[in-house]
Amino acid sequence: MATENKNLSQYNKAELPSVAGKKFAIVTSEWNNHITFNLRDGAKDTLVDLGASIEDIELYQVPGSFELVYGADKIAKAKPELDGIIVIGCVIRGATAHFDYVCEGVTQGIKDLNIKHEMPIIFCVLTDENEQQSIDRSGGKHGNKGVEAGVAAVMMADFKSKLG
Ligand SMILES: Nc1c(NC[C@H](O)[C@H](O)[C@H](O)CO)[nH]c(=O)[nH]c1=O
Ligand SMILES: CC(=O)[C@@H](O)COP(=O)(O)O
Repeated sequence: MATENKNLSQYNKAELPSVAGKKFAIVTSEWNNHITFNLRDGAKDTLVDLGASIEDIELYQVPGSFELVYGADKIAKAKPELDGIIVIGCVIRGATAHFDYVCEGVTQGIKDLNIKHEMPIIFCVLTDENEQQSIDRSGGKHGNKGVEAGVAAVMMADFKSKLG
């Protein structure tokens, strides 16, 4: 279902597992940080709302979305006890093909890390045609994809705990 047809910030707390005692990291790109910091806060607040302690949520920053792959890989290696990592970025199309290569690189890179590591790595990277689309999806009229990422992290941490 397209985002325009669904608000991304609505979840039913009673239908989701608690993540009390579970540990997460959020790594956020500083490019477009007027967008990415809203996404980060949405994800963090959702994890806390669903039972995580703020002390169990580690925050990291990298320059751009392309560096999310390196950052998440380093965190996963250094912190194998984590129950999940959320990567947050906002890529907005410019005048050249660079958008396509950044989006492809970070998408494939994060996919590869999910195969490489034991913990789920949640993809919260906006790939938008213009800034308004990003604004609409980071606390605007279409909700906050950071909240969606927080819910996904909770569900995947529960999935992981059931399989060991
Ligand atoms: N144009 C955007 C970028 N570009 C920077 C790259 O992500 C990367 O930091 C650079 O190529 C150096 O390796 N990054 C974003 O996150 N969003 C953009 O719109
Ligand atoms: C996604 C990008 O790297 C892009 O914003 C850069 O802009 P441009 O393609 O005009 O150089």
